[in-house]
Amino acid sequence: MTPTRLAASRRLVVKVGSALVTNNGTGLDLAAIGEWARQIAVLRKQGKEVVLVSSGAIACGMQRLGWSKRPHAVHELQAAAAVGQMGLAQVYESAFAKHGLATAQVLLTHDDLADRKRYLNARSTLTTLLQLGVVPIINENDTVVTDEIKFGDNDTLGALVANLVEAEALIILTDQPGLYTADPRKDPNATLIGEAAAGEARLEAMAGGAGTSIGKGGMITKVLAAKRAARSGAHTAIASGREPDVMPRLAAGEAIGTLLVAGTQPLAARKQWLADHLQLVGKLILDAGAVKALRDGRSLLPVGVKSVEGEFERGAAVACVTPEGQELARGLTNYASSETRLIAGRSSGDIESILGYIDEPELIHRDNLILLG
Ligand SMILES: Nc1ncnc2c1ncn2[C@@H]1O[C@H](COP(=O)(O)OP(=O)(O)O)[C@@H](O)[C@H]1O
Ligand SMILES: N[C@@H](CCC(=O)OP(=O)(O)O)C(=O)O
Repeated sequence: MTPTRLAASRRLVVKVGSALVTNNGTGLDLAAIGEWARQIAVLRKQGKEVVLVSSGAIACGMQRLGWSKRPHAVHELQAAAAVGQMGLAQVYESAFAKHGLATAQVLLTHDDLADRKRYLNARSTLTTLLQLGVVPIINENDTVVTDEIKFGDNDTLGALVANLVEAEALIILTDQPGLYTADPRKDPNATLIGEAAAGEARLEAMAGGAGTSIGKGGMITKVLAAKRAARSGAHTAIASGREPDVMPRLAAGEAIGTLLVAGTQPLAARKQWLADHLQLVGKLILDAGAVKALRDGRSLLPVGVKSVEGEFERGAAVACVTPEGQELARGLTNYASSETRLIAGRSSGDIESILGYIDEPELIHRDNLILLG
């Protein structure tokens, strides 16, 4: 075991599954939720940033509607989720308020994260919430998803959120102590995996589906989520949500449950992803000051842009070119080409008066920039 791995994490995504949140289907488990809020407050006091991904809306809605059996019809599940999400939000809000923490409800779909512009919007909202000291509480937006765009489970959503906010750790809390060599509900000889590399093929063979009718994903989606989180450099821990002080202990580097280790660092992984996925749709011609700023590892501000070529939307990939015409960097722009033309050469303090609004003070944030050569 490598105790320092999760201990180095400054930003964590914690996912709690339906089986846990709803106390095996008997309504929301207020005591457990209160306990996680307390643990997250401890992490915040240590200067760590936490995003919570919580399931449980459907199960909570079923209880509020007096349904004892989970419906099969998608529209009924969606209705139950809409009712139950109110309950979840209420309970989390009051649990965190006891520790002086504000919460924010964020409902996402797969589509939101596949679309570059909405991806950037979700990313800036979440990072702003974290900077404000708020705890974002995320669930799938069950009201609008259809089969094709459904995450199918919140483990995948947790991994996508870890990618989105470049978390160093994804903590998946469930009703089992971790990943076993086989489903422990079915195989009494199954043993706990302490640590493995995320993405190892043998893990997928060990993991089965959900053990109860309450959860949806089971262990297989957790193993796949770890593989996905590892792509942006996040390690994944799978552990029991009932283990005392599980979050602060994991975040201090203690070996609890299963640790699935990522091979790369978050920022390096994100830049690799950017390098592999960028299709350039425009060009920004920089002045000498901006060239120097980028070479020093800083963000690109509108003031350093002399001219703009091409038509593009917010979130598009553009080339950053020196006054001599040499491609210096590539990155994702925060403003569309029409807006960039208006703010080029101007100070970031003028963006709001020119455009009528401000997204970010940077035209391209350094995290979204890759220097070439
Ligand atoms: N290899 C395995 N190790 C541990 N649990 C497993 C494994 N394979 C399948 N499971 C089942 O996965 C369940 C957890 O998934 P799920 O019910 O979807 O929970 P959650 O709501 O927390 O996502 C466990 O209760 C267990 O029965
Ligand atoms: N988004 C839905 C379902 C998500 C779900 O079941 O996920 P999980 O129990 O974590 O496998 C809800 O809140 O009920």
